[in-house]
Amino acid sequence: MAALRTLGPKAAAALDEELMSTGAYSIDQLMELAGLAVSQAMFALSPPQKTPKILVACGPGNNGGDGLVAARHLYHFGYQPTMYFPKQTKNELYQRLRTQLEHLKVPFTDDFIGAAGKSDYIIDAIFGFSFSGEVREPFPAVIRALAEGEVPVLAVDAPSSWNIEDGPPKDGPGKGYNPHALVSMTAPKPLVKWFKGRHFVGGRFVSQEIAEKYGFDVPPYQGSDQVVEIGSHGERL
Ligand SMILES: NC(=O)C1=CN([C@@H]2O[C@H](COP(=O)(O)OP(=O)(O)OC[C@H]3O[C@@H](n4cnc5c(N)ncnc54)[C@H](O)[C@@H]3O)[C@@H](O)[C@H]2O)[C@H](O)CC1
Ligand SMILES: [K+]
Repeated sequence: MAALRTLGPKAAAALDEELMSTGAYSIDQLMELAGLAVSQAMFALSPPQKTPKILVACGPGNNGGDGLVAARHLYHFGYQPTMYFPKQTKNELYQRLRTQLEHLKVPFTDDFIGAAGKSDYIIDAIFGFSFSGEVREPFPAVIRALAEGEVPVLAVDAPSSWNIEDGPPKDGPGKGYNPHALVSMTAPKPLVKWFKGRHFVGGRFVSQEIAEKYGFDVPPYQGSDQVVEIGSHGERL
Protein backbone atom coordinates (compact mmCIF):
# COMPACT_ATOMS: atom_id res chain seq x y z
CA MET A 1 0.00 0.00 0.00
CA ALA A 2 1.23 3.49 -0.78
CA ALA A 3 2.62 5.54 2.09
CA LEU A 4 0.64 8.48 3.43
CA ARG A 5 1.70 11.64 1.62
CA THR A 6 3.90 14.02 3.64
CA LEU A 7 3.34 17.68 4.47
CA GLY A 8 6.29 20.08 4.25
CA PRO A 9 6.89 22.83 6.83
CA LYS A 10 5.51 25.68 4.67
CA ALA A 11 2.34 23.76 3.82
CA ALA A 12 1.92 22.72 7.49
CA ALA A 13 2.15 26.35 8.63
CA ALA A 14 -0.27 27.45 5.87
CA LEU A 15 -2.72 24.71 6.88
CA ASP A 16 -2.61 25.92 10.52
CA GLU A 17 -3.30 29.47 9.30
CA GLU A 18 -6.25 28.33 7.22
CA LEU A 19 -7.74 26.23 10.05
CA MET A 20 -7.52 29.24 12.37
CA SER A 21 -8.95 31.78 9.88
CA THR A 22 -11.53 30.49 7.40
CA GLY A 23 -11.65 27.18 9.31
CA ALA A 24 -12.92 29.07 12.40
CA TYR A 25 -10.85 27.01 14.86
CA SER A 26 -9.04 28.62 17.79
CA ILE A 27 -5.47 27.58 18.59
CA ASP A 28 -6.72 26.27 21.95
CA GLN A 29 -9.00 23.80 20.16
CA LEU A 30 -6.33 22.53 17.75
CA MET A 31 -3.77 22.22 20.55
CA GLU A 32 -6.24 20.37 22.76
CA LEU A 33 -6.86 17.79 20.02
CA ALA A 34 -3.15 17.56 19.22
CA GLY A 35 -2.25 17.06 22.90
CA LEU A 36 -5.01 14.49 23.36
CA ALA A 37 -3.59 12.59 20.38
CA VAL A 38 -0.11 12.65 21.96
CA SER A 39 -1.52 11.23 25.21
CA GLN A 40 -3.34 8.47 23.31
CA ALA A 41 -0.15 7.55 21.44
CA MET A 42 1.65 7.33 24.80
CA PHE A 43 -1.08 5.05 26.14
CA ALA A 44 -0.86 2.84 23.04
CA LEU A 45 2.91 2.57 23.53
CA SER A 46 2.84 1.79 27.22
CA PRO A 47 0.07 2.07 29.85
CA PRO A 48 0.59 3.87 33.20
CA GLN A 49 0.88 0.56 35.08
CA LYS A 50 4.08 -0.20 33.13
CA THR A 51 5.61 3.28 32.70
CA PRO A 52 4.09 5.67 35.26
CA LYS A 53 6.76 8.38 35.25
CA ILE A 54 6.68 10.53 32.12
CA LEU A 55 9.00 13.50 31.68
CA VAL A 56 7.48 16.01 29.25
CA ALA A 57 10.03 18.40 27.69
CA CYS A 58 8.27 21.47 26.26
CA GLY A 59 9.73 24.07 23.90
CA PRO A 60 8.58 27.69 23.53
CA GLY A 61 6.13 27.23 20.61
CA ASN A 62 3.00 25.26 19.81
CA ASN A 63 4.90 21.96 19.87
CA GLY A 64 5.54 22.70 23.55
CA GLY A 65 1.86 23.58 23.95
CA ASP A 66 0.94 20.10 22.66
CA GLY A 67 3.19 18.72 25.41
CA LEU A 68 1.46 20.80 28.12
CA VAL A 69 -1.96 19.56 27.01
CA ALA A 70 -0.74 15.94 26.70
CA ALA A 71 0.60 16.03 30.27
CA ARG A 72 -2.83 16.99 31.64
CA HIS A 73 -4.51 14.09 29.83
CA LEU A 74 -1.72 11.71 30.93
CA TYR A 75 -2.33 12.72 34.55
CA HIS A 76 -6.02 11.83 34.17
CA PHE A 77 -5.07 8.51 32.51
CA GLY A 78 -3.10 7.60 35.69
CA TYR A 79 0.49 8.58 34.75
CA GLN A 80 2.72 10.80 36.90
CA PRO A 81 3.99 13.48 34.52
CA THR A 82 6.85 15.87 35.34
CA MET A 83 7.34 18.99 33.24
CA TYR A 84 10.53 20.55 31.87
CA PHE A 85 9.48 23.89 30.35
CA PRO A 86 12.48 26.23 30.49
CA LYS A 87 11.51 28.94 27.95
CA GLN A 88 8.16 30.27 29.08
CA THR A 89 6.55 33.25 27.39
CA LYS A 90 3.86 35.57 28.73
CA ASN A 91 1.42 34.07 26.22
CA GLU A 92 -1.87 33.72 28.06
CA LEU A 93 -2.71 30.27 26.60
CA TYR A 94 0.54 28.76 27.89
CA GLN A 95 0.03 30.35 31.29
CA ARG A 96 -3.44 28.80 31.52
CA LEU A 97 -2.10 25.38 30.46
CA ARG A 98 0.58 25.69 33.13
CA THR A 99 -1.96 26.70 35.81
CA GLN A 100 -4.15 23.71 34.91
CA LEU A 101 -1.16 21.43 35.57
CA GLU A 102 -0.27 23.21 38.82
CA HIS A 103 -3.82 22.61 40.07
CA LEU A 104 -3.20 18.89 39.52
CA LYS A 105 0.11 19.24 41.44
CA VAL A 106 2.09 18.17 38.39
CA PRO A 107 5.71 19.17 39.21
CA PHE A 108 7.89 21.42 37.03
CA THR A 109 11.67 20.91 37.07
CA ASP A 110 14.70 22.86 35.79
CA ASP A 111 16.89 19.76 35.96
CA PHE A 112 16.14 17.83 32.77
CA ILE A 113 19.04 15.39 33.10
CA GLY A 114 18.26 14.55 36.75
CA ALA A 115 14.55 14.08 35.99
CA ALA A 116 15.28 11.97 32.89
CA GLY A 117 17.21 9.49 35.04
CA LYS A 118 14.08 8.91 37.15
CA SER A 119 11.64 8.62 34.23
CA ASP A 120 10.13 5.62 32.45
CA TYR A 121 9.40 7.56 29.24
CA ILE A 122 10.17 11.01 27.84
CA ILE A 123 7.93 13.08 25.58
CA ASP A 124 9.90 15.35 23.27
CA ALA A 125 7.64 18.39 22.68
CA ILE A 126 10.54 20.80 22.19
CA PHE A 127 10.40 21.74 18.48
CA GLY A 128 7.96 20.91 15.70
CA PHE A 129 7.55 22.06 12.12
CA SER A 130 8.89 25.62 12.79
CA PHE A 131 12.33 24.48 13.96
CA SER A 132 15.26 25.77 11.92
CA GLY A 133 18.98 26.42 12.23
CA GLU A 134 21.27 25.39 15.08
CA VAL A 135 19.73 24.39 18.40
CA ARG A 136 19.93 27.38 20.76
CA GLU A 137 20.31 27.44 24.57
CA PRO A 138 19.17 25.93 26.83
CA PHE A 139 18.25 23.03 24.56
CA PRO A 140 21.58 21.58 23.23
CA ALA A 141 22.25 19.61 26.45
CA VAL A 142 18.65 18.37 26.49
CA ILE A 143 18.77 17.21 22.87
CA ARG A 144 22.13 15.53 23.53
CA ALA A 145 20.58 13.68 26.49
CA LEU A 146 17.69 12.54 24.27
CA ALA A 147 20.17 11.28 21.67
CA GLU A 148 22.38 9.47 24.16
CA GLY A 149 19.96 8.42 26.90
CA GLU A 150 18.43 5.00 27.48
CA VAL A 151 14.92 6.14 28.41
CA PRO A 152 12.53 5.64 25.45
CA VAL A 153 11.30 8.84 23.79
CA LEU A 154 8.01 9.70 22.08
CA ALA A 155 8.60 12.71 19.82
CA VAL A 156 5.76 15.10 18.96
CA ASP A 157 5.54 15.90 15.22
CA ALA A 158 9.33 15.79 14.72
CA PRO A 159 12.37 14.51 16.58
CA SER A 160 13.60 17.87 17.93
CA SER A 161 16.70 19.18 16.09
CA TRP A 162 15.84 17.27 12.89
CA ASN A 163 15.37 19.36 9.78
CA ILE A 164 11.73 18.99 8.73
CA GLU A 165 12.65 18.33 5.08
CA ASP A 166 16.15 16.85 5.33
CA GLY A 167 15.94 14.76 8.50
CA PRO A 168 18.57 14.05 11.16
CA PRO A 169 21.48 16.45 11.73
CA LYS A 170 24.90 15.16 10.66
CA ASP A 171 26.54 16.78 13.68
CA GLY A 172 25.67 18.82 16.77
CA PRO A 173 23.66 17.73 19.81
CA GLY A 174 21.01 15.82 17.82
CA LYS A 175 23.52 13.60 16.00
CA GLY A 176 22.37 9.99 16.37
CA TYR A 177 18.97 10.93 17.82
CA ASN A 178 16.30 8.52 16.52
CA PRO A 179 13.47 8.34 19.08
CA HIS A 180 11.60 5.17 19.91
CA ALA A 181 8.29 6.63 18.68
CA LEU A 182 6.83 9.61 16.83
CA VAL A 183 3.35 11.06 16.64
CA SER A 184 2.98 13.14 13.47
CA MET A 185 0.41 15.92 13.71
CA THR A 186 -2.16 15.94 10.87
CA ALA A 187 0.26 14.29 8.42
CA PRO A 188 3.82 12.90 8.45
CA LYS A 189 6.52 15.43 7.61
CA PRO A 190 9.20 14.65 4.95
CA LEU A 191 11.71 13.75 7.71
CA VAL A 192 9.93 10.42 8.30
CA LYS A 193 12.04 9.03 5.47
CA TRP A 194 14.85 8.74 8.07
CA PHE A 195 12.69 7.67 11.03
CA LYS A 196 13.00 4.10 12.30
CA GLY A 197 10.61 3.74 15.26
CA ARG A 198 6.90 3.26 15.93
CA HIS A 199 4.87 5.92 14.18
CA PHE A 200 1.41 7.34 14.90
CA VAL A 201 -0.58 10.09 13.20
CA GLY A 202 -2.95 12.31 15.19
CA GLY A 203 -4.75 15.62 14.89
CA ARG A 204 -8.16 14.38 13.82
CA PHE A 205 -9.66 17.67 12.73
CA VAL A 206 -9.11 17.89 8.98
CA SER A 207 -11.67 17.21 6.25
CA GLN A 208 -10.93 15.23 3.08
CA GLU A 209 -11.45 18.44 1.14
CA ILE A 210 -8.73 20.30 3.11
CA ALA A 211 -6.37 17.29 2.92
CA GLU A 212 -6.73 17.24 -0.88
CA LYS A 213 -6.12 20.96 -1.12
CA TYR A 214 -2.81 20.58 0.78
CA GLY A 215 -1.86 17.29 -0.87
CA PHE A 216 -1.87 14.87 2.09
CA ASP A 217 -4.06 11.95 3.24
CA VAL A 218 -6.46 11.69 6.17
CA PRO A 219 -5.20 8.51 7.87
CA PRO A 220 -7.57 5.58 8.54
CA TYR A 221 -8.68 6.48 12.09
CA GLN A 222 -10.74 3.75 13.75
CA GLY A 223 -13.81 4.37 15.91
CA SER A 224 -13.26 7.21 18.38
CA ASP A 225 -9.43 6.93 18.31
CA GLN A 226 -7.46 10.19 18.04
CA VAL A 227 -4.39 8.38 16.66
CA VAL A 228 -3.65 5.67 14.15
CA GLU A 229 -0.43 3.67 13.96
CA ILE A 230 1.33 3.60 10.60
CA GLY A 231 4.74 2.42 9.40
CA SER A 232 7.96 4.27 10.29
CA HIS A 233 8.09 6.00 6.92
CA GLY A 234 4.33 6.58 6.71
CA GLU A 235 3.23 3.26 5.16
CA ARG A 236 -0.36 2.24 5.89
CA LEU A 237 -0.35 -0.85 8.11
N1 LIG B 1 -2.16 21.40 12.38
C1 LIG B 1 -1.54 20.77 13.31
O1 LIG B 1 -1.25 19.63 13.16
C2 LIG B 1 -1.22 21.48 14.56
C3 LIG B 1 0.01 21.31 15.15
N2 LIG B 1 0.39 21.96 16.26
C4 LIG B 1 1.75 21.86 16.76
O2 LIG B 1 2.40 23.06 16.49
C5 LIG B 1 3.75 22.81 16.06
C6 LIG B 1 4.32 23.98 15.34
O3 LIG B 1 4.28 25.06 16.24
P1 LIG B 1 5.04 26.44 16.02
O4 LIG B 1 4.62 27.33 17.14
O5 LIG B 1 4.83 26.91 14.63
O6 LIG B 1 6.55 26.10 16.15
P2 LIG B 1 7.45 25.08 16.99
O7 LIG B 1 6.82 24.71 18.26
O8 LIG B 1 7.88 24.02 16.04
O9 LIG B 1 8.75 25.95 17.30
C7 LIG B 1 8.77 27.36 17.36
C8 LIG B 1 9.54 27.84 18.57
O10 LIG B 1 10.82 27.25 18.62
C9 LIG B 1 11.81 28.26 18.52
N3 LIG B 1 12.94 27.78 17.71
C10 LIG B 1 12.93 27.53 16.39
N4 LIG B 1 14.15 27.09 15.99
C11 LIG B 1 14.93 27.08 17.11
C12 LIG B 1 16.30 26.76 17.35
N5 LIG B 1 17.12 26.41 16.35
N6 LIG B 1 16.78 26.83 18.62
C13 LIG B 1 15.98 27.23 19.63
N7 LIG B 1 14.68 27.60 19.47
C14 LIG B 1 14.16 27.50 18.22
C15 LIG B 1 11.11 29.46 17.93
O11 LIG B 1 11.74 30.67 18.32
C16 LIG B 1 9.72 29.32 18.50
O12 LIG B 1 9.65 29.86 19.81
C17 LIG B 1 3.59 21.56 15.26
O13 LIG B 1 4.82 20.91 15.05
C18 LIG B 1 2.62 20.77 16.13
O14 LIG B 1 3.31 20.09 17.17
C19 LIG B 1 -0.57 22.83 16.98
O15 LIG B 1 -0.53 22.61 18.35
C20 LIG B 1 -2.00 22.58 16.58
C21 LIG B 1 -2.24 22.38 15.13
K1 LIG C 1 9.25 17.51 18.95
